[in-house]
Amino acid sequence: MSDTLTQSELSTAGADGVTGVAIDLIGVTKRYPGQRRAAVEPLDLHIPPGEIVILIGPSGCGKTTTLKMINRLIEPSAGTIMIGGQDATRRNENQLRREIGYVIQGGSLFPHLTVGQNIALVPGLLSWDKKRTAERVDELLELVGLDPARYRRRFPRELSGGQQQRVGVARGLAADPPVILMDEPFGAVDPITRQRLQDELLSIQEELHKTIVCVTHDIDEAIKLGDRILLLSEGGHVEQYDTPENILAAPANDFVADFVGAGSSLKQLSLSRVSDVELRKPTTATVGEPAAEVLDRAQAARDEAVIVLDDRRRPRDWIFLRELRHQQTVVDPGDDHILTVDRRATLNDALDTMLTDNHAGAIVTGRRDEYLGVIDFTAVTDHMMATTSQAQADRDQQQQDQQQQDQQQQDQLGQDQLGQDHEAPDPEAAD
Ligand SMILES: Nc1ncnc2c1ncn2[C@@H]1O[C@H](COP(=O)(O)OP(=O)(O)OP(=O)(O)O)[C@@H](O)[C@H]1O
Repeated sequence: MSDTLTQSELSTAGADGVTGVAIDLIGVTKRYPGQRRAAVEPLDLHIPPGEIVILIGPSGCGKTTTLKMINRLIEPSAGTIMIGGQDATRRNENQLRREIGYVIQGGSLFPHLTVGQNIALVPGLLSWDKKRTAERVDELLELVGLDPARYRRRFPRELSGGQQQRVGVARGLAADPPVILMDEPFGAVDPITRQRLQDELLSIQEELHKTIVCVTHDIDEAIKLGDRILLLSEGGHVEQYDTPENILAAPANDFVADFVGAGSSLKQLSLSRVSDVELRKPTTATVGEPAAEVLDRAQAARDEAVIVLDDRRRPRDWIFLRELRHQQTVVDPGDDHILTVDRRATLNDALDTMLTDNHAGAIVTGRRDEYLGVIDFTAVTDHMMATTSQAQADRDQQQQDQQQQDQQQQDQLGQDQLGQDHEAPDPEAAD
């Protein structure tokens, strides 16, 4: 078997667009020197290709140890780790790490290298030529929402925390690895930036379908990002490994229920996306339009405010009519104060934004920040009520099906019993 994953394993998407590969942990254990108890007791885990699996659990339960054993930053004490069908524990570890993206909190960029040089690190180690590397750097900067011309020559200190984190993600993706490991990737940024970075990761994943293993402390982040969540307790003990839906609806034990915590119906808000909800379409205006015409349109529609878009239909302002009356033409406020939510954001994120906005709603954007509409409280409550009654109807149906099945089994048992009685030899006759 060759020591590197083949080019097709590395970069060619399967028929379903999946570029990730499966990861299997088989009896993987870690005992640090001098520790009485293993940090990770024998752990068996199957991570399907193209999924995001989130590792979560209380402090010290072995999340980071488990993550770092996958790229062998920490050597397992026992067990096997299969990545894309190859035994990672037998691979050359430097080679292995070049094929696994690694993203950690704050991006951990090299301060003396430019953004472009930071992203180009692994392609450099893989001896990519200059042209290919430069193209890849620009492509990745675009992908993580940073204008290459503006950012590729900057140094990390010239970027905000969120921008540094974006570059960290770009660096993790640089050599198109099938597997990406993330350790608290969005832990060091403010809540709004964090939400944006999560949305960007989901949008990148929609395109690339990598296998992503991510450690977090934040249950809402786990519910939002995870296809599956691995909830660990001390010693890397698996309490539940399941979809976010099942973890919320059917916690395996009291530990899981306590960890998920109260308010699990509120957490259900993290399972629904803005795109699941019908958006309101208030009056819009384009920068430069005569204000009087816009006022007429808004009044006819009984709107109290209008959304101002630029020539690429990106939202610039959400202005009340009383303010618009002082303008001749619709103006661009010229700053980036406007809060928006991406259509992939969760309803939880949208509520957060709505509560900080004085329009009792949030502007929703799609690809390339293009305006899509407005989400408001009524839409969120309607959606939640519909989801709850659908879930209740599903549960009732399941119960009915189960009862029917039980009844059929009972009938069958009865018939079998009758049949046996009928065929049983007559002890008298034998005499
Ligand atoms: N290098 C080390 N030497 C000895 N013990 C260690 C070492 N690294 C971690 N441990 C111990 O192993 C256990 C698991 O640590 P690990 O960092 O994997 O947990 P974690 O779940 O990621 O914690 P946190 O959420 O606090 O980051 C802890 O008891 C920790 O003290």
